[in-house]
Amino acid sequence: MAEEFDAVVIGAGPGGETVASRLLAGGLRVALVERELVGGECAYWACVPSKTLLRPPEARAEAAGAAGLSTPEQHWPTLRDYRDHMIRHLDDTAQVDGYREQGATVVKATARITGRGPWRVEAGGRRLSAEHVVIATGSQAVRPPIDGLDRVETWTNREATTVREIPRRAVVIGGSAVGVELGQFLARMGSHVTLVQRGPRLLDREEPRLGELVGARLRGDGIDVRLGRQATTVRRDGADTVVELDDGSSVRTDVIVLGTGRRPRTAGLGLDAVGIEANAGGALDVDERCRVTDDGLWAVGDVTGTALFTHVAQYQARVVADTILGRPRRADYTAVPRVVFAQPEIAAVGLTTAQAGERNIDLATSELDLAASLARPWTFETEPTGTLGLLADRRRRVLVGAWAVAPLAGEWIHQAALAIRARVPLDVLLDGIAQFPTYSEAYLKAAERLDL
Ligand SMILES: Cc1cc2nc3c(=O)[nH]c(=O)nc-3n(C[C@H](O)[C@H](O)[C@H](O)COP(=O)(O)OP(=O)(O)OC[C@H]3O[C@@H](n4cnc5c(N)ncnc54)[C@H](O)[C@@H]3O)c2cc1C
Ligand SMILES: NC(=O)c1ccc[n+]([C@@H]2O[C@H](COP(=O)([O-])OP(=O)(O)OC[C@H]3O[C@@H](n4cnc5c(N)ncnc54)[C@H](O)[C@@H]3O)[C@@H](O)[C@H]2O)c1
Repeated sequence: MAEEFDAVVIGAGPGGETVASRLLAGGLRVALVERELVGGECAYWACVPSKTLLRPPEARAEAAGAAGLSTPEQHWPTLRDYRDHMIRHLDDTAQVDGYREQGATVVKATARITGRGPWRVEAGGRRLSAEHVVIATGSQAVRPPIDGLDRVETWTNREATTVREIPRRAVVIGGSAVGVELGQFLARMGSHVTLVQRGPRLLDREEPRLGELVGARLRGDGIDVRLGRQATTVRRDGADTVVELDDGSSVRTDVIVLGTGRRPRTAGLGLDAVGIEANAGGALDVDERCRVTDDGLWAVGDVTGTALFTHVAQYQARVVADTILGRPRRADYTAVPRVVFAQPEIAAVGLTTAQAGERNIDLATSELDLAASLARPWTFETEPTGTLGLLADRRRRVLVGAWAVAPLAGEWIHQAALAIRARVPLDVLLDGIAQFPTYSEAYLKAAERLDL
């Protein structure tokens, strides 16, 4: 006999947890199936440990840049202990108990869909049946096809974020969010870092100018940034790993860190048995309500291949839960913030120039050097830097994009996010009053430079 539920949620990362909590609060009978740890990639091997590890080196550099302060000492074992505390020592007992107390049936096993009408799922020898199944299985690190990679010490985000000893040398492959954050962390902890990015610029989905500014900052941290390069072969030479690049050069290292993208986890889910196929990228295509099918199969988070962020997984989960609970919603991905937690923070929202071009938007852009225009950068640090870029639609007279590389940009980019999402008229922004002296003042100054 199958155990009956209103909903079975497969995967307990930020997407699955948010759906499950909301459905439980709505009075539904929920089974939550998780094969590793309740909290998912984000809580144990991604967002939480990486941001925990990045903060002390950031604070240290901030102190060094504030007048009259010396550089604080860095104590790796203490930071490592705090990281271990933040990732709950890879123990989710309290989370499992918490869901059970809320009335969920938590199954710690791999789930496989075995039938539909009603949906049937098998996990850990249990048979579950439900009107709704929500797939929230996330994504895993891509291993690029580099000859010899399997024979040397290679870290994905998992080994890098649970690092116990800082390697003396690291080659980071991939120059987007993972490569930039982990590369800067390792460099600031004393590793000699070489970052290999195959494209001509860092953070290649963002504005090219942003990539230039980030490259300069990483080089300032002593990182050897190799753009337009790929690793062709990797081999052992005594205690060293040697990474051969496609320009004929080679780099000796202790470890290779991969930041080469992620692939949705759909393999082994039993989708073919119920007539569902993942798309070419391995993701589940969903409609605007995050439905995979219209008979109760839903998907949220990285497995959908939509912007791979925790906040997007949680947003889709809210859309799904509300829709299941009888308050139908449609997902709107306008103005999702994209923050890389390097120092200074790298933040973007809305369209890039290339995306605006594809939409035939009559674009006005401006760029503001914050130190040349504002007081706050000078009260914040003795050698201030920072840049804000704005993109506006001349015809509609609204912002369509913004990006910044500056202290705290991950916080104040949200003003642009709200302005873009709410289509706040530029004339309202031009009449705005920001607190003096703040980084937020940059918006008025940059808006005044738009050639509207
Ligand atoms: C290094 C790094 C840093 C990041 N930092 C940030 C950040 O600062 N901010 C941000 O917004 N995003 C960040 N991200 C992205 C973020 O981690 C993901 O977008 C987020 O975890 C997606 O949530 P999810 O619920 O879709 O999947 P996941 O967190 O991957 O959770 C999916 C869960 O499903 C389980 N599962 C998979 N298959 C099965 C199965 N068959 N049966 C049962 N369980 C299964 C897995 O064990 C896992 O626990 C980062 C990513 C990386 C790699
Ligand atoms: N702060 C955050 O919110 C945060 C932090 C980390 C990761 N993430 C999310 O995790 C996801 C994965 O991040 P990511 O940086 O691993 O992937 P990504 O797909 O964003 O970027 C991968 C990069 O690696 C490069 N690359 C791929 N193969 C290569 C090769 N063989 N040699 C050299 N370069 C190569 C690509 O050109 C690309 O720039 C992203 O979608 C991101 O949204 C978010």
